[in-house]
Amino acid sequence: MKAGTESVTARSAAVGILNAVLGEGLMLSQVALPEGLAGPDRARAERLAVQVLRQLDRIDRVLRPLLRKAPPLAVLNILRLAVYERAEGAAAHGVVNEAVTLARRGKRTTHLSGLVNAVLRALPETVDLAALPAPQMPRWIRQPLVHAYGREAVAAIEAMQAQVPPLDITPKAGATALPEGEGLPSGSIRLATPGQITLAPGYASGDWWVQDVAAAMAVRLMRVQAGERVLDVCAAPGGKTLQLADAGAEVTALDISAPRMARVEENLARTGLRARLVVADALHWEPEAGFDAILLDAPCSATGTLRRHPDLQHVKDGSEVAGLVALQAALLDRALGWLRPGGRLVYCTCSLLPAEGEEQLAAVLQRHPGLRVVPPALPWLPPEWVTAQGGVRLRPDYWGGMDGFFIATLAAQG
Ligand SMILES: C[S@@+](CC[C@H](N)C(=O)[O-])C[C@H]1O[C@@H](n2cnc3c(N)ncnc32)[C@H](O)[C@@H]1O
Repeated sequence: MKAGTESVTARSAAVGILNAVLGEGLMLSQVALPEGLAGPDRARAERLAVQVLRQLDRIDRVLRPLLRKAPPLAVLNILRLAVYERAEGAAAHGVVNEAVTLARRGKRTTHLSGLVNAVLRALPETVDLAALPAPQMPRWIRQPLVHAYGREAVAAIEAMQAQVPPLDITPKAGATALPEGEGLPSGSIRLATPGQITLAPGYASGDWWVQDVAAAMAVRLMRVQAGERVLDVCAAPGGKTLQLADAGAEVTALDISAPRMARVEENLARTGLRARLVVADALHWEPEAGFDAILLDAPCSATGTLRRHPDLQHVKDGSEVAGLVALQAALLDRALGWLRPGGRLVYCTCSLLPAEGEEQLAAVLQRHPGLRVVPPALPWLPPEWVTAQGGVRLRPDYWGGMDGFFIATLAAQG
C-alpha cells in the first residue's frame, strides 16, 4: 500500500469516528472501526479523532468565518480534521488534496468536494489553535463546577483539558524494569515518551501498569497493610485491584460486568498478582465475613476524565447523573454494612461534580450518624486538596494534569 493511501485510510476512519460520535451520539469505545484497518492506521485514526474532539470548539472558530452555512456533518468533519492537521503543521497542499479525495469518495460528500477545496484553500497560512480560548465544558458540567470551585479553577481545568494528557504508570513493588519518566510525589511515574506501551521496558514482565496518578491516589489513601482482608467493590478493569494485591492484601475484587472482569484477570496474570474475582451485582451480593478495608470506586459521570475522553462531553447530556448519584448512595449504604468493627471504607469517583463527591459524602454522613471521615495523612498530599469535610478533591489542573477525582475515607466512630 502506498503511503498516501495509508494516510487517507486513517483519515477516513477518523472522519467515520467523528460522524459516529457527533452524529449518532456514540462514545468512542462503542464505535466499530472498519474491519481490516491495520493496527497503526487504527491507532492513528483514533488519535486524530480524539484530538479533533478535544479541540472542536477552537476548530469551529477557525472554520465559521469561511462557511456561509453549516454543511452536512460528514463534510464538516472532513474540514475539521483538515484544520486540525494544518494546525499540527501538516503541509497545506497535502492536507487539501487528501481532504478533497476523502470528500470525493463519500456518497454523502462527493457533491461538496468543491466546497471542501475552496474552504481549505481559504485557510490562513498559519492555523494556531492554541491561541484561541480553550473549549468550554458543556453547561451541565460547567455550571456546578463554577459554583463549587469558582471561575478561575474552571478556566484552569479547561485549559488542561485542551492539552494532550500525559501517560502515568504505577510501578509494582520491587519493579526492576521501568520506562523512562518523571517520578511524581505520590509514587506514580509520568512517562517521558509513551510510544507503544506494550513494547516499553517492564510491560511484558508485568513490572507496572498504566494508571493515572489521581486514580492511584485512592488506594494510597487506604494505607493497606499486608494480610488485611480487602474488598474492591467496583473493581474492573482493575488498576486499583492490582495496587491492593501489590500491597500484600488478601483481595476480593467484585464487578457486575463479566467482560470487564476478564480484563482484571488479564491484568493480574500479566503482573503476577493475585485476587479472588467475583462477578456479581453489589446491590445483591453478600460476603461471608466482614472486611478490614473496602474500596468503593463507584460508577459515575466520569467527568474527571474529559482530558482522555473528550467524546463524553459531546455525547452525554447530564441526564444520567441523578441515577448515578442514587446508585452510588445505594452501593455506599450496602458496602458500609460489610466492614468488620473498626474497618474503613474508601469511597471515590472519577467525577468533578460535587453531587458525586462532596455532596455524596455529606449525605452518607447524614444517613449514618455513627460514621466519621478519616482525614488523609500522607506527607506528599497538598493540604489545599483536602476539603472542609476531610475528603480529597483532585482537579485536572493539578500537577501538570491528572484525572478529576473525589476520595474520602469513612470509618465507624469510636
Ligand atoms: C469506575 S469503574 C471502576 C474502575 C476500577 N476500580 C479500576 O480502578 O480499574 C466502575 C465499575 O463499577 C462496575 N459496576 C457498576 N454497577 C455495579 C454493581 N451494581 N455492582 C458491581 N459493580 C458495578 C462497572 O462494571 C465498572 O467496572
